[in-house]
Amino acid sequence: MTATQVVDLAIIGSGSGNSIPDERYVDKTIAIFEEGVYGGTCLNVGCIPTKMFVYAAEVAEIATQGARLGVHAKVDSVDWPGIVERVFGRIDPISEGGKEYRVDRCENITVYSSHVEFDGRDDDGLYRLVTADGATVLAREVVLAAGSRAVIPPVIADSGVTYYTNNDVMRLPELPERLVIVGSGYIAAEFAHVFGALGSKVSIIARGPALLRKQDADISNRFTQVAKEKWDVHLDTGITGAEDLPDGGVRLQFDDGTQLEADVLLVATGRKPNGDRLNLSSVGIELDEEGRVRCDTRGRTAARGVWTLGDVSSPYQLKHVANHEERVVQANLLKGWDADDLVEFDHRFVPAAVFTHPQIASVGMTEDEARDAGYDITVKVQAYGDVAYGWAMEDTTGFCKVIAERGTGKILGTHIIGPQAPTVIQPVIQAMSFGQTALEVAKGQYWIHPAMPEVLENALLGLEI
Ligand SMILES: Cc1cc2nc3c(=O)[nH]c(=O)nc-3n(C[C@H](O)[C@H](O)[C@H](O)COP(=O)(O)OP(=O)(O)OC[C@H]3O[C@@H](n4cnc5c(N)ncnc54)[C@H](O)[C@@H]3O)c2cc1C
Ligand SMILES: NC(=O)c1ccc[n+]([C@@H]2O[C@H](COP(=O)([O-])OP(=O)(O)OC[C@H]3O[C@@H](n4cnc5c(N)ncnc54)[C@H](O)[C@@H]3O)[C@@H](O)[C@H]2O)c1
Repeated sequence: MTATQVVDLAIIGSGSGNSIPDERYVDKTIAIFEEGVYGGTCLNVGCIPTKMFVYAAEVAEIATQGARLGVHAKVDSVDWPGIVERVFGRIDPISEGGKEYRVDRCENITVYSSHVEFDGRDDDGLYRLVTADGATVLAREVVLAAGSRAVIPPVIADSGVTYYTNNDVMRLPELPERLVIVGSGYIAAEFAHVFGALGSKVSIIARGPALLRKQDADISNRFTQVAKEKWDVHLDTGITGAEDLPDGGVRLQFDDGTQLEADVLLVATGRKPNGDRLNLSSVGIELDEEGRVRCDTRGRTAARGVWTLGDVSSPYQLKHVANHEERVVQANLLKGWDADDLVEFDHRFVPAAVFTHPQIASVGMTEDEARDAGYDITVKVQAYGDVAYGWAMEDTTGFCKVIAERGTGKILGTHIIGPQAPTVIQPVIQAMSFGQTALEVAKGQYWIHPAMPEVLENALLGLEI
């Protein structure tokens, strides 16, 4: 397509951005730009496929733990290609269907399957967007929903070694015997669980003294302890070199002089917002120190008519946050740039979960953050093993930690490691969002006995407010 199209709205990125045009937008002409697979990270290479693998891993993990309950079971074999086929046999058609719907059934929408960048504004003030395959689109308003991409440390990128990221590791043709993961955050923890439980020997290379270091220190320490019992964990380890081996596989060299060989190398060292690939300076938009597009609480950038949402600008690289920001921008676009009732992003109590084993969930401040913020705090750590469902599971590692303000009972943070943590934590997210105190939540409702959330109930009751 070479002719210049003029549109009311251009959306860069088909992840959360694709949800903007609903029935209220049928009268607007819209261009959606997507350089990769339609539907973005969460659907294709993020939350959804990873959790489908995690569930299979969970089944395998639980089978191997049955003995302590008197159920002797083992995993006979893992059909990795079958799992890959099941996951992507489900996901790929959703992506294709989503694109087909926009291309074939939305008359007001044109999809450009190409990289796009800004090229300033024309004489009428319209934003000029130029695609890598030569199309030009002039847009009255633009939404940046361009997401983020994996960061590859130079020592690996420059070495020429063969490596994988979340983009391709889930499509490996076979389960690697030995997997080495560089990084010790969310993605490392989730894939260590997936590959470890399904049968790979997993090594994790962490540059710091613990895994998941952004978590509350007690959670990070407990997870590191559990991880060391089942995976080959290298802490405080820097990588000084990396190379492919002649007969397949890779070798990493470390700063203590040791080295490690593996069949597959997975890099999981953080994600960088894609705002640096949009030529934003041509329209006067700046990135902050972290590389995110700067915006106000309504999703407006410095360029009038250019809005932003999700990983490209958000302080949270999480799908539920990207979805929330999408709904805010979607509403604000309809109200108009200068409307005095624009909706604001709500980043007050953003929860997150790590779907590893044991599962981890958190909301609010860590204990250290609460202390640093000057709160007079009370903290209760309640072990899963001390409530009825935890007894049933013979759980020995899980706990729920609640941090509240002494005197008021205001809940400042909650951090859980253990079975179903992302589900168990939900009442606290609700309580914090609606301003309920620890005792109101604990005592103002029934807690089903003997269900898992009793671990949270007991943690709340145990606070010395
Ligand atoms: C392995 C993994 C697991 C995850 N698991 C979870 C989870 O369990 N829970 C959770 O909450 N979050 C999870 N996340 C994070 C979540 O996926 C992201 O926060 C979310 O998908 C971001 O959505 P977005 O719409 O901002 O960007 P994206 O979905 O990334 O969409 C951006 C799109 O823009 C396109 N694009 C970028 N630049 C251009 C350009 N110049 N021209 C054209 N197209 C462009 C990209 O190709 C991409 O498709 C996970 C992430 C990863 C990597
Ligand atoms: N369940 C979920 O919600 C989920 C799952 C996966 C990813 N995500 C999102 O995606 C983001 C990216 O995930 P991630 O695990 O890549 O990032 P992360 O920020 O969670 O962890 C990055 C890790 O890489 C390490 N690291 C950074 N630079 C390094 C270097 N040069 N050498 C060695 N180690 C280095 C860090 O110390 C850290 O351990 C997450 O922050 C999260 O927001 C969410």
